[in-house]
Amino acid sequence: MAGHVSIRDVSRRFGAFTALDAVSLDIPAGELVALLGPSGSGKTTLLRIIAGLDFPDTGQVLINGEDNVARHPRERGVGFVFQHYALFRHMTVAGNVAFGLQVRPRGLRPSKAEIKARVAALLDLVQLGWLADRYPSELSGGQRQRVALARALAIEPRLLLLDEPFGALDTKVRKELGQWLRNLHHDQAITSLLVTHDQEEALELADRIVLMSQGRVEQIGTPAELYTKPASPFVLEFLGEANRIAGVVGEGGLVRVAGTGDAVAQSIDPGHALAAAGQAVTLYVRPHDLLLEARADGAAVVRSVKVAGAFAKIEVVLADQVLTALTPLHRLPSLHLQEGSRARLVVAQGMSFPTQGAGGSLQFAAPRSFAMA
Ligand SMILES: Nc1ncnc2c1ncn2[C@@H]1O[C@H](COP(=O)(O)OP(=O)(O)OP(=O)(O)O)[C@@H](O)[C@H]1O
Repeated sequence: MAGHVSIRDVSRRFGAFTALDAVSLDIPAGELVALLGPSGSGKTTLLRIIAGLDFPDTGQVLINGEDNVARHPRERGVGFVFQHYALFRHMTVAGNVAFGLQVRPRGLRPSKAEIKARVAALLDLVQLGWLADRYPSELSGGQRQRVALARALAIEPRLLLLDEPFGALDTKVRKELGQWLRNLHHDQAITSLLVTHDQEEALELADRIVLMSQGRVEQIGTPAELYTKPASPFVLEFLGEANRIAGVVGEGGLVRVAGTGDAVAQSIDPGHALAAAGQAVTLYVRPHDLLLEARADGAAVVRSVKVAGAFAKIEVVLADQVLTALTPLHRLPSLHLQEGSRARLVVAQGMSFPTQGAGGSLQFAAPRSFAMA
């Protein structure tokens, strides 16, 4: 049975440093949830507390409604896969997978035949049956992590905790294993919590993302919710690149680029001006929402054009601000842009986070172009 996890007001201090600050969150049974955040934001500390490898100063860890803080890790029904949680080197692949079952107290331990059958089934699941008799040193990094996963699943955990399980692997293998974990999770009645600092991995794999910063939860939501309705500039900038364009609100709620007076955007919702006229605002615009047109009288100057895979990255300077635009590579020739070209910018969409008035983010009408100076 998959576990429903509820973290209530969990705090953890190391000396004077607060690693977790009254964290509360719910992980519905059967979901794959990514704990995402920059280095040092408290992800591993939270995972260790859920696992029972560390203890909160205050707060509760409920699994299926029962407080687990006083429980031994082995009694929690939790499986772990850590980046550096090495396999037992002196045991074969099959021996490693069988380990969690063999160390069970006699009354709870399956028979030898049952253990053998379960190990074979798990190795089939991770598609490594043909390597059962090898030792860890004879496996690739990706194969080792799949063995670690089979080992974690052997005890039939209700909760699977994964701490950067693919962090040490190259990008291609990492992506393959990520998709494979996603499918595996789908087929098993299990709740999974995946720690990662890779936003792409979280967006691709998770049902829900918990974004942490400095020991606190910044936002919880589906990948789409976090991407399209970020609660703060921190969330927006963590989930992909964004240009910041300094603007000043003019008459009728129209925002003008600071230093040029060129109109950029206005609020989609006419009832909610971004801020009072004359106030400074920061517009956040994703590189693919910043469109460029070569124009001799354009207010922006192209600083560099770089090809990165299927996209071209174009840096422009506008009123002392360096902005990045991203365009599909096949469109680059038709843009007629090179270093030194003048360009006009069109903002397809962007966001701002007003500090006054109605909270939350406001989307801007699209498209609003920069008028020529
Ligand atoms: N045992 C400890 N003693 C003192 N400080 C600690 C201890 N464990 C963690 N910390 C501190 O708590 C903070 C959170 O650490 P944690 O490992 O949870 O971060 P993280 O989000 O998992 O980071 P990373 O992505 O780098 O693994 C860090 O500043 C870390 O230095």
